[in-house]
Amino acid sequence: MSAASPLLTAEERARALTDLPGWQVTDDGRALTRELTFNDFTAAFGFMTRVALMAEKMDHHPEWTNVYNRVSISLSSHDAGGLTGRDLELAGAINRLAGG
Ligand SMILES: C[C@H](O)[C@H](O)[C@H]1CNC2=NC(N)=NC(=O)C2=N1
Repeated sequence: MSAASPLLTAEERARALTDLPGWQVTDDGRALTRELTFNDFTAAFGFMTRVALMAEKMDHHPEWTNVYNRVSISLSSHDAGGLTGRDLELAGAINRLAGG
């Protein structure tokens, strides 16, 4: 069980957006979302595989859907009921895997 992390403040959420290109905060402030498009399904699923292995290592997992070459991701900390530093950490790692 990963130690519960404190919820991000509104200021921390706003700062996250500048540090995390491509991500948005939902209107209720409780999740980060990003859409990614790849060349084809194989590239999209390969990306998802790499993210999955990293999420397991971080013990912090995305909520996501995949339609052919598109991946839609939502990040929130279920145990905290909103956004925590773990979501920022995973979003940053996802950006690195996606190439920015
Ligand atoms: C027991 C609990 O599922 C684990 O501590 C992890 C697993 N992955 C997780 N992922 C996310 N997004 N939120 C969590 O609270 C969470 N908890």
